[in-house]
Order: sequence, then C-alpha cells, then structure tokens
Amino acid sequence: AGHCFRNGTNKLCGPFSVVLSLECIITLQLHLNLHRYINLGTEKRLTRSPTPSSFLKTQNNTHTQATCHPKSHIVFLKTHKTASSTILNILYRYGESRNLTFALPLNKQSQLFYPFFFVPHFVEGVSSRSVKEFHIMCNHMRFKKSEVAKVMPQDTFYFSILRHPVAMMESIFSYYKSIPAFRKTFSLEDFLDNSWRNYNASVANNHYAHNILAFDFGFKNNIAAGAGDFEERTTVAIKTIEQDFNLILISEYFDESMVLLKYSLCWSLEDMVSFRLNSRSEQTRHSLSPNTAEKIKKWNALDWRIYLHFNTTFWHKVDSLVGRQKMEREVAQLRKLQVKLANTCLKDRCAVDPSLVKDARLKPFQYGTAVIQGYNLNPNLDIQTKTKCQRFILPELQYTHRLYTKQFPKEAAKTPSSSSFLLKIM
Ligand SMILES: Nc1ncnc2c1ncn2[C@@H]1O[C@H](COP(=O)(O)OS(=O)(=O)O)[C@@H](OP(=O)(O)O)[C@H]1O
Repeated sequence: AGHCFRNGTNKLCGPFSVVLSLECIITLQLHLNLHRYINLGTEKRLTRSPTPSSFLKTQNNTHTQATCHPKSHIVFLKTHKTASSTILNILYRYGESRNLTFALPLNKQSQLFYPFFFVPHFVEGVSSRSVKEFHIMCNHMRFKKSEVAKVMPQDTFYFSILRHPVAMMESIFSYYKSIPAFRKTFSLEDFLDNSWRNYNASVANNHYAHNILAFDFGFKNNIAAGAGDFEERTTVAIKTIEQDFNLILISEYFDESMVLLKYSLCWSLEDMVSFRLNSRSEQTRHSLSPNTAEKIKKWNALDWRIYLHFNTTFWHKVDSLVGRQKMEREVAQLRKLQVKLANTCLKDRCAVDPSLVKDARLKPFQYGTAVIQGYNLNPNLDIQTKTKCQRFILPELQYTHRLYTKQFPKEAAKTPSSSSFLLKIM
C-alpha cells in the first residue's frame, strides 16, 4: 500500500509502521505548533482574476474581484528530496494549460546541468535566441541569481522549498546510496559514526551527502559546525537567500505552503491541488533514533540553521499574508479538493509500488535503494477527464520531455529519446 487520499485528510494508509515515525512526529509537532498560534494572525484579503481551470471548481472561491494579478514569471529552485517534484508538476500543469513558456534544459536534459552553477546557455532557446520570453524556470539547478536573472524577466517571482534536514537525509541516503560517500556504508548510522571520516568532499556527487540544501542554493556546503567561520557563513547564506527569494516554503507544511504560494502568486486553490509524487514505499523508509537525528543536525549544521530560520519566517509570512484562521480553512478546503480529485482520477485512491503501475508510461524513474511509487488511473474515465488526470500523475522526466517536445518540436525530432512515446498518452 502507498500514499492514499481519504476523506477530510491526506494520510498514509496500509500497515502503519514505525518506519515513518520521524516524519510523523515532526509533522505532528509542527501542526501542534500551528494550532497553538491560531487566532493570532491578521487577515489580508487578496483576490484574483479567474483561471481556465474548471476541473475542480469550488463553490466558495474567495477570489472573485480582480485586485491582484496572477503571476506568470516564476523561478522555482527545485531542491532535492523536498517534495519539489510535486511542486514541479503543479507549475507544469499551470504553465501548460496557459501556453506559458518554460526555461527547459538544453538538449532534452531533465536538469539544468546540475551540479554545475547555472549559466544562461543551459536553457534551450537562449543561445539560438529562439525564445523571446521565458515564464517559468523550475528544473534542478545549482542556483546563481545573477545568471538566472539574465534569462528571466525583471518581475520574476523566486521561490523554493526546504525540508527538515533529518527527514531529508534519510530520504537522500536511500535515493543516493550509490554515491561514493555512501556506497560502502552499511547504514546512515554507520556513515554518521564512521564513514564521514573518509568523506572526500572533492569526489563527484558527494555533495548529496553534506548540506545539500546549502549546495543547491549555491553556497559552499563543506563546513563543520565548530568551524571558526561557521556563524559568519550561516548569516551570509540566510541573508542572501532572503534577498534572492520572495518565498521559502517548508515541506513539512506542504498544504500550508501551497496556500501561501497561492496567495503569493495570486492563483486559485484549484491550481494548487496535487498528488504526492516521488514518494518512497514504506519498505524503503527507515526510522531514526533521536541520537541519529542529532548527529544529522550536527553533520548538516549549515542546512539545519537555514531550515530553522526559514521555518520561522514561513509562519511570519502566513500571519502577514493569510492569517492563521484563514490558513486552516483553506488547508481543509485544499485537502477536500485533493480527496475529490483522487476519487475521480485514481484507482483505489492510493500510490502503488512501481511494479504495480499498469501503464509503463506513467512509471516514475527508479534510483538507488529507494522504491519510488506511482499511480494507476481509474479505468472508467472519459477521454477528457483521463487526459487531465494523467497530467497530475505524470512523472517529472516524462512531463519534462513532453513540454520540451511541445516547445521545441524540431530540436526534439533531432534527438529522439526513449520517452518520446510519452507524448502519445494525451
Ligand atoms: N505533498 C507532499 N508532502 C510532503 N512530502 C512530499 C509531498 N510530495 C512528495 N513528497 C516527498 O518528497 C520527497 C521527494 O522529493 P523530491 O520530489 O524533491 O525529490 S527529487 O529530488 O526530485 O528526486 C519524497 O520523500 P521520501 O518519500 O521521504 O523520499 C516524497 O515522499
């Protein structure tokens, strides 16, 4: 069994194992935190113009007056193992349905030549000057604001997402088990206790093992908690992210993040509906002891400090932009929409292991020791509904190729890829 969508809430089904306890405890604590602060927020009403989405119409859409304009110049820094593929899918669907132009990786790549620092010619259409205006940039990259700004319009909205470094490292260890830093280790505990002594920062791909959030944001990731310049480098990193980004979301509050994003972009709640993508199956999750969690926080001290800071500013943003009561109402509404969508689109309303995904074209990419789950569509859908449902569950690589082929048909024809058949599914 996998991730399921049930009435009123969005929770895991199947045998509830202690394996996920860490993430659950964090989520629970954060939710308790949220409830403690309810009623303290000020409410600010933002409204917007209607969008083409009628698939999930809500009766109570508060956005009725056109007092804010939906943003369509967007950079999303896609960080690793933070629920970023779910957000990518939201951006892809929004942009595709409105004919927006994506700043896609050159030559049908799925990433903007990560882990190299971003430069404009990584984007298809920049060197050839075939694209006049880019709207959305959202594939994995190592961020460099001055270079990104050369490609994107001046009024671009920059946002990203962070995840608790402990849960994140547990996920990364399973997904990137084959990188040199992890390859010979028996377990994450083994790596934290011993192997880091042999950790070689200059070996390719080892950056996944150390302060990966800081690395993705463009900072040097190799720094020890006790280093003389630790405080200074932490302060610089936090200040730079604050300057460069309009919004930093938090994976543990995914639904709250989507509501905040909705207000920030002036989109509708329907635009924020998604299914959880890139989720590991239960059997590849490992519970971590409090002791191990502390070791991860120390090993990834820079990420931990960045996370703590933006976890706080997240709630300040909630207070100033939405208000706690309204946030709670909208999260409930969003979860209802998600259940409604799951009831329509999904067979059994659940994610399933890849071996059980019937349509091979909808199978997510598998890597490392992680088993990444996918979805089966409800078999009785009419064509129009099926097409819409497919986009919600189309994995990242397939959707990226699909958009590339739509935007650059000639270039796509020159470099046929194994997944070009995917275009035929919708
Ligand atoms: N909606 C939502 N809420 C909370 N968490 C979510 C959500 N969607 C995806 N996920 C979890 O995010 C993990 C995958 O992250 P990414 O998509 O960023 O991974 S990747 O770097 O693109 O491979 C992966 O975490 P793990 O399952 O722990 O590996 C997903 O389960």
